[in-house]
Amino acid sequence: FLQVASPVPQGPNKWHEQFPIAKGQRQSPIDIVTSNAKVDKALSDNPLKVSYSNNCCQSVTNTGASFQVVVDGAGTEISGGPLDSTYKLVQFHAHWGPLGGDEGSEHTVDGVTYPAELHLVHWNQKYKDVGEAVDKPDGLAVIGVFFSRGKEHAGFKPISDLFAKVPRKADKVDISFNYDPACLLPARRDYWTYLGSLTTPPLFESVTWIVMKDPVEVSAEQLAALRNLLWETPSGEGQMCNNYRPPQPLQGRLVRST
Ligand SMILES: COc1ccc(N2C[C@H](O)c3cc(S(N)(=O)=O)sc3S2(=O)=O)cc1
Ligand SMILES: [Zn+2]
Repeated sequence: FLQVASPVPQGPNKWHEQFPIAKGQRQSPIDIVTSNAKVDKALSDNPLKVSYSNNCCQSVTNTGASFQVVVDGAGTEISGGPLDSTYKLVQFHAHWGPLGGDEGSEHTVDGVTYPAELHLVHWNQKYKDVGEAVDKPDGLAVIGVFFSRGKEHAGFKPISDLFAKVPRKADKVDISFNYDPACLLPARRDYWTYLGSLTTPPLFESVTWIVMKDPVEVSAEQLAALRNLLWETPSGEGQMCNNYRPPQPLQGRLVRST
């Protein structure tokens, strides 16, 4: 029988054909115009509380669109800040650009891009599981952390060293060591927050975004390690890169700031 190769995923500018919400009212990412962000004292009065445990990470998988560190929910909770309830970490992944380039982040700050952006995905505990939460307006909270190119990030190294072990889609390796994802957060916990969506299909408008203001430095080698992950390109298997969605219309949304 004719072997039908799995279709190469279509780029962001085609997603609206299958996911009309791509042209919705609260899509992500966005360009954060810092002069339009409104400082909200309530955010600092009730500080964002991040309490992760250091044995929550189970495995790293190549999803065919990014790496994904799967986390079991034990003791990995965030609350406070813009959140009205407790959310639990379910996975973290990233988006990045071409080798050596400065584009790659999904959110931009006054038009400035970073070489990569980490997403820590959490689901609202008022729902019974992430599947129920994933398409609800208050279902998810994602913490975005910008990666800048600089010195090696010791905390990211145990993870970036695993990418070479999961080159192909669905490859998976267990994480046998204790790992606390909080080490990936910048020291200064200031952030911007706004209501948005998943940045990949199905693009559900279910995300309270918390984008940390300060980037964390990772080395050029750690950024290059992201390209040990492979994916399908129109000309066959290639290095995974440019897996980021560009900024979407703000549609009048307010971005708040600590
Ligand atoms: C069946 O519907 C589903 C809905 C969502 C998902 N997920 C995978 C998505 O790729 C995705 C993208 C996220 S991002 N870039 O942080 O905005 S978060 C997230 S997910 O883990 O929720 C899976 C199935
Ligand atoms: Zn993401």
